[in-house]
Amino acid sequence: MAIVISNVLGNDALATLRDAADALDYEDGRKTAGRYARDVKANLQARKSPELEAIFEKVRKTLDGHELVRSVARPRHYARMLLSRYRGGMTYGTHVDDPVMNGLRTDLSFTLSLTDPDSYSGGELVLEDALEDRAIKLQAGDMILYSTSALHRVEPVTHGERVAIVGWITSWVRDPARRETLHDLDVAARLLHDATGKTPAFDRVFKAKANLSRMWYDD
Ligand SMILES: O=C(O)CCC(=O)C(=O)O
Ligand SMILES: [Fe+2]
Repeated sequence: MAIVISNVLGNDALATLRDAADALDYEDGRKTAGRYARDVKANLQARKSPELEAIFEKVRKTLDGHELVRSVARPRHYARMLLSRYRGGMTYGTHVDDPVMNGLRTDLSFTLSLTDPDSYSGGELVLEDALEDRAIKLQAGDMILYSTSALHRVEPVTHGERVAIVGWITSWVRDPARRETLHDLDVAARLLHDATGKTPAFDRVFKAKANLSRMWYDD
């Protein structure tokens, strides 16, 4: 399941992160690419620094505090984050992300856009599957969460600049179907509670969700 979540960053947070991103040093993105992805990766990413860590810490806090992100992804660890820039024809051709990063399994990938889509041309994130390619161009502050199992690419940026924070999440629930079931039950429980309050029906749905979580969460 892929989902776009709007306004993960509000205007103030966005402006602060954008300024912080502009002040950083950048290096060749191939440094963190896997063996085969290296051949198709042509972008820049922020060099490690305490300032970059502070940005990532802010993002982690924001994601951990976001109810929909928590419900869809059930983050256990953030295996890696990168701050990437594309300009002047930069691109990231079709690839699959590494299944393990820093010793942690990667279940979900995300892109959190720091730039307005009108300010650059190209740069769509394209999710490829057997039936169709889906091209996504996010609003600044929006985020897409998608399965790390998917082939994907970033189209060349032909004008302007695309800046994004990309990251990989280890979920408490590794199986996407189980994750989706728990998310559906979160939504169902909330709708039921909003409609009729804490009824016996709500208690049963909430109990089922809690017990499935106990069964399915990794040890
Ligand atoms: O920038 C994006 O939207 C995705 C980048 C990507 O695929 C990667 O860094 O592995
Ligand atoms: Fe990727």
